[in-house]
Amino acid sequence: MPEALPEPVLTARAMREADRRTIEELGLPGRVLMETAGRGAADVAARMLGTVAGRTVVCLCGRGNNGGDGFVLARVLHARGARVHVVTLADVSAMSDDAAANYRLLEQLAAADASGRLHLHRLDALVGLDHLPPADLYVDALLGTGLSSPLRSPIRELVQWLNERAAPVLAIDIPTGLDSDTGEVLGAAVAATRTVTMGALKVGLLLGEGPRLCGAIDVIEIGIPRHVLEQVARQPGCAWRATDALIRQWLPRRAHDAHKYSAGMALVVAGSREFTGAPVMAATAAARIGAGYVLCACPSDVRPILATKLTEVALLGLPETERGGIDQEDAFDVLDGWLERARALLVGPGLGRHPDTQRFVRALLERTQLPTVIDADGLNALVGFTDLIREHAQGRWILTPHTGEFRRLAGEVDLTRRIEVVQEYARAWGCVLLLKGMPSVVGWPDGTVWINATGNPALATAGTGDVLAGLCVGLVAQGLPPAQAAVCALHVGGAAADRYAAHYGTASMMALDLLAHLPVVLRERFDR
Ligand SMILES: NC(=O)C1=CN([C@@H]2O[C@H](COP(=O)(O)OP(=O)(O)OC[C@H]3O[C@@H](n4cnc5c(N)ncnc54)[C@H](O)[C@@H]3O)[C@@H](O)[C@H]2O)[C@H](O)CC1
Ligand SMILES: [K+]
Repeated sequence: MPEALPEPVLTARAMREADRRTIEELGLPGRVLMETAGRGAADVAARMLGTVAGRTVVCLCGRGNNGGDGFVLARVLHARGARVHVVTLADVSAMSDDAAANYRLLEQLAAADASGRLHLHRLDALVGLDHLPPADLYVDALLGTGLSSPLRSPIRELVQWLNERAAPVLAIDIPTGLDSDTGEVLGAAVAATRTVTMGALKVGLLLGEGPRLCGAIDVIEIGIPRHVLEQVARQPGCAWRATDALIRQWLPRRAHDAHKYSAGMALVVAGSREFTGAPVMAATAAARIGAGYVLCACPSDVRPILATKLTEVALLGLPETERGGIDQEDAFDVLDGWLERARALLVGPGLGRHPDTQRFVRALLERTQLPTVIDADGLNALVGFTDLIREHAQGRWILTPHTGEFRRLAGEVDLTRRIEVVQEYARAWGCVLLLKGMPSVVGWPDGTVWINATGNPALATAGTGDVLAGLCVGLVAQGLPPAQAAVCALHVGGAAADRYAAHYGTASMMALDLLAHLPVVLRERFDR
């Protein structure tokens, strides 16, 4: 089975380091990188145009290497018959060396070419734009990873002009105005139809405003060796993105001689009088993803209610104190035998925040050696007790907070630096930290961070967190290490939401619809 490779997701600093090492250590000239980048971008532009000959392309170019990529693209599309208008803001003397070299090439071409299909415009003021012909495609080669502050004039006005055009826009490397490390808009930003990015995905394309502004993404391989990308990807702020092929490689396969216990037992501790839906969604998800035996332990007086909702999931009543929480000592008399037989534990969905229940949760987490998923009220029981995580997680725990739960646990954190924050806490707590959001991000104890590749706004509905927690525990119960289980659960759950949205849109989905689409997604996309 060929080794499936995850996609590196880099910061601007890491990308520059990759460029530098390729040029200085490998000896691949920057001019060659630019030529390859520009040619790759021209291929994407050609696919967007359908036919190139006779079509009109307007290319807005900055004075840095992003502009240089644009000059190469212009030359290639002109060679393929397009009518090309190149708009530059700066005199060639102010351009970067490689950009200037490519601009001079265009000047020579324009002087020698009698077709009249190549026009170079030096823009001193915006009035010049009105003389441009309407284009079939606009190319944003103004700024890329060199953007370092809110857009200055006249680039800012150019971006606004570009956003008013009717034709599609192709952004080179990153939409101008988008911060390539955070996905924040710095003053103004291009709203691209498509983005062709060089060498590797950039963090800013996947976070913040990136997904809304970059459109579809093409990654162009431009000659930077894979080992260089893998090494720079270890820098703070960088991450990885899983592919379907990698998830197919990680997902457990059911043995031909499996029986319900060998396929893995998941123990789900969940539910309360107030919340009888959460345990159903979590336990059902664990069974749906392939756990052979799912046992749901809930407060005794909730058991009859769950019994009407759950058929394939076994139920276990937990004794309660007269105050209404779970009775810690009596509960262990009931649970201990099952904790020995289970292969994975999920604590939290719908448990409620009764002080007795929270004490029971902390005692349970200190008591068990099982790989454990801690979600919702399981996390709330740990507020003020993060030392317990440091002491007991040891790589065996998956915490699945949403932003609010994470802030209650970790205190005030700057979540515009999601990657670094998840990296820092996963490492400090020694756990797998799955921070839900759009996109969700997974931190491993060794500092590796994953940005989820799937999912859509349909997931913004009650219960999807319970389903996700159930998918996590169901995968761990089948023997998948917690680190990979969290990445797989997100990827597969998001894929189910994508299939739902493709058929029914993003407004109508409810959490259990995810589970209805899961079998088809497992079969169609993940060969399970
Ligand atoms: N990834 C690769 O391997 C390759 C990428 N290439 C392209 O190179 C750019 C990065 O080029 P660089 O020259 O470093 O920066 P930019 O062209 O993005 O911009 C620099 C330019 O912009 C000015 N500037 C900075 N901030 C602002 C601002 N707030 N407002 C206005 N102007 C600003 C600054 O003064 C500079 O002059 C990368 O994105 C790729 O497209 C290589 O070509 C091939 C290898
Ligand atoms: K750009």
